This record gives sequence, C-alpha cells and structure tokens, in this order.
Amino acid sequence: MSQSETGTIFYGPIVNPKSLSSFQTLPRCLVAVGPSGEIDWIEEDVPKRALQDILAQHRSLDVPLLTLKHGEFLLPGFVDTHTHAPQVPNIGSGQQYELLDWLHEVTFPMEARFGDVDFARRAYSLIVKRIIDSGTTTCCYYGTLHLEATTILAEIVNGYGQRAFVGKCNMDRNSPEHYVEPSVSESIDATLCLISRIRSLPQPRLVEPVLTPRFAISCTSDLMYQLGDIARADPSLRIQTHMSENLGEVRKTLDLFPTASSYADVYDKHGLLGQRTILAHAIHLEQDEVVLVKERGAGVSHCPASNFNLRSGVCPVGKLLDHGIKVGLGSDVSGGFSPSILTAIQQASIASKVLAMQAPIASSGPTRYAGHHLPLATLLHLATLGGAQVCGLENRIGSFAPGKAFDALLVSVRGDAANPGLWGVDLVKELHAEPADKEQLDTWLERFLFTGDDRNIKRVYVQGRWIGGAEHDPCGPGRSSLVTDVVQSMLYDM
Ligand SMILES: Nc1nc2[nH]cnc2c(=O)[nH]1
Ligand SMILES: [Zn+2]
Repeated sequence: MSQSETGTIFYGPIVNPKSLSSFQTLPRCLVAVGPSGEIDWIEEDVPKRALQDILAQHRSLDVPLLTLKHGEFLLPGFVDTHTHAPQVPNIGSGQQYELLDWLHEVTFPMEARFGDVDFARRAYSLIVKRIIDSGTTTCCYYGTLHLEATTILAEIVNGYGQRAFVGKCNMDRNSPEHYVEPSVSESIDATLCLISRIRSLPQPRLVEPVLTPRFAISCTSDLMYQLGDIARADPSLRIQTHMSENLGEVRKTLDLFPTASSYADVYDKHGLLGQRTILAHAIHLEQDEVVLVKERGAGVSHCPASNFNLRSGVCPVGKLLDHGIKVGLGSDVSGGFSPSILTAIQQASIASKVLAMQAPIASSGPTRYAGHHLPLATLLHLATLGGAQVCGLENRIGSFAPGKAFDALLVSVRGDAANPGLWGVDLVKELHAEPADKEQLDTWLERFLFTGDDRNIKRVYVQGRWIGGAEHDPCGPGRSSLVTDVVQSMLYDM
C-alpha cells in the first residue's frame, strides 16, 4: 500500500497556535494524517511506552509512523498574505527609492519582462519552489498584468501542490506606456478569463483566483466599479490590493478621488472593501478608516520588511489588533527583501518594538497590543492562524486540529541542519532531557523564529503532501541568494 492510500502518523513535538495570545507546545504528540491530507486525530501527550497501545486503539498499527528526531518539531505552515512573484528577481535592488519612484524605476521594468512567456515559465518555476522551501504553504500571489504569464504562474503553483491565491494585476492608468492595460474592457476580459482558467486547473487543485486591482492610483474608477461588480456576483472570490502604504501615495490617491473621504472610502465606494478583501500595508490609516476596515471585516497584510525597506512607515499593528481587525504577515517581495515569512516575523517584532519605544503606554485598558512589543504567541499567530483568517481559511489551515488540512513544516534546530545561527541550541542539548520538554520546545521555537532559515525547514507539507523543504530534493533547498542569481543570469542570457 502506498503512503497516499494509508496516510502518515507523526510522533514528536508540535507547536500549535491557539489564539493571538497563546499557543500549545506538546513535546510528545501523535498527529494522524489521513489519505486525503486531512488530520484524522491528535493525541496530545503520548509517552513512548504507550505508543503501541494508542495506535492500536485508533486501529492504526499498520499506518506508516514518522518519529521526529531530537531537535525536530512540527509547526503549521506559514501563510504569506501578500507577495509579488514577478518581483523575486529584483530582491535587494533599488534600496534608494521610496514607493512611487521604486515602482517606476525598478518594479515595472522587471514585471514587463513577464510578457515573454518562456521567461515567465522558467522564472516562475524557480520562484515558486523557492517560496515553498521558505516554508510558505499558503501564498497570496500578485502576478503581472499579463494573462498568459499569470496563467503560467497558477499552473506552476498548482503543479507543485502549494495552496495559493493567484491574481493578475489590474492597472489601466498612471503606469508606463509599455506596461499598462489598454482599456477597462480588456482588463476585465483578461481577469474573467484567468478566473475560469484557474478554476479549470487539474485536481487536486489548491489554487484559487483573486481579484487584484494593483492600487487605486493605477486603476480608473470605471475599472474598480466593474471589479466590484464581479466580486459581488461571486461570493467566493477574494480581493487583494495595496492601501495607505506611503504618504505620497495617500496624497495622490485623494487627489485622484476628490469625492472620497479617505483612501479606505475609495475602495469601499467601489464595492472592493469587504470580508474577502486583503489590504496590504494599511500604515497611515485615519481613525475613521480603522473603524471602516473593522466594520467591513477586511483583513490587513502586515509587510514590515517592505515598510522599512521602502521607508514607507511603521504599521501600527497593535492598534489594528486592539480594534479586532484580522491581521496576517506578508513578505511583499521585492519591496521586502526576503520571500521568507521568518523574516516577516523578525521584522514585525522589530516594528512593534520601535513603536513601543516611541510611545510607551500603560499595559492595561483597551490597548492590549498597541504600544507593546508583540510577544512570541502573537508573532506566531500572525504567521499562521492570523494569515489564515485574512484569507478566509481559518477553518482549513493555520493550526493543527482534526478535520483541518495538514499544512505543516518539519523544522529542525539540530546541528546537522547546518545553520550556524542555531548551533547554540545543539551545543546545549546535553543539558536537557530527551525527549524535549515544554520549556526546551519553547526555546527551540523562539530560536527558530528569530535565527532560522530554509536550512531548518526540512519538509514542507501541504494537504498532507510532502512538496518541499531542505530534505525534499537531493541538491538541497533553493538557498536564498542562489536562486535569485539563477533568475538574474537568465535575464542576461535572454
Ligand atoms: N510594495 C508595493 N506597493 C505597491 N503599490 C502598488 N504596487 C505595489 C507593489 O508592487 N509593491
Ligand atoms: Zn505589494
């Protein structure tokens, strides 16, 4: 019998997010994944001596058992609520620019290259693999404005088995002549075509289309109204866009839409602000916009690396959380300089510490998060369950529970993972009892979140399928800079 017919049972430590303020660390847990990739059952505390009895009770003695080594643990896969696949080849360049100049000088020229479908196919194969190996099991992808290249992106994502939303940028104004859609009708036709193509991709399909008006500056009102109509007619469609990222962008938006009372109101008036909307950035919101975003039930993708890198500002995430707004993390490549949600976690921590240092406030009252650094539980939540909420997938992914999909990372903080940043963990292992206890597992988690990278992500599972990670291919993971080098060299080859 093959593994896909029987499923797999994992035995070892797991970390399980529960809420914004809590997670479980379970040092000796059994997680049974069925043949369909869903979690069948979980036993939270199983000593080695009781293992056979518990498996027998579940009639699972013949199911393949994967026992984790000392220094390994399972974590729900990361959710990247905002990234731009065609910008990966640009990672690290254009450090001198702020948003609007950066778009014109760095970003649009690279995105325009994806008009060449051969280039798109070769680049996206490397890019998506790299993102999976970084531990992203669910990804909200922006493509370019091209229908063909974005179809290819969706095909490649589906081929790898990643869970994702893929959207074609809508942009019919304020863009370069060579990189702009010629009319509203062509933008809408291409969008509808992409939706139907994605929905016809072969099963098992974990890719969904998403409406992607780039941002209000690059869309005419007519285009946004028509996208709003499409969203209203199809309650399963998500919408992703940028909002209130940079003060110059906010000013320009309000100039372009003089009857709107705010940036958020622009999207609201066009039927684009609702429970299915993912708003990247949301840094400079006025108080009435915070209230509107909460009322409409939209989610925010916090992209701290990008916000620092483009000098856009520091998103007051704590304030958004205090208002009950759904928040997840985004890598926002190549505004952000890393496709890894680990980097987003580290930068989100720093962003919250910057705000806390600037405005120290009392730790009681309604501001539970504003003014404080984000604790580990909150950072973990943003990277997993919070991201799932932003995508409307909280019942499917983001934590381990029977009935949820097994989207997971097998993490190793062992010395043989070859990450010098984590050597300390291995060196002190003699000081700890085997198997790991809760305290030790907490240490591993914190050390991994702050110093880990794709070398420590040995396996990436989506819907129970092992689709990536350092152990997945014999050549090792797509180490960050290397894959960019390959894509860069393709550029010069062509
Ligand atoms: N960070 C970022 N902001 C945007 N606003 C409009 N387009 C973009 C983009 O590609 N990246
Ligand atoms: Zn972006």
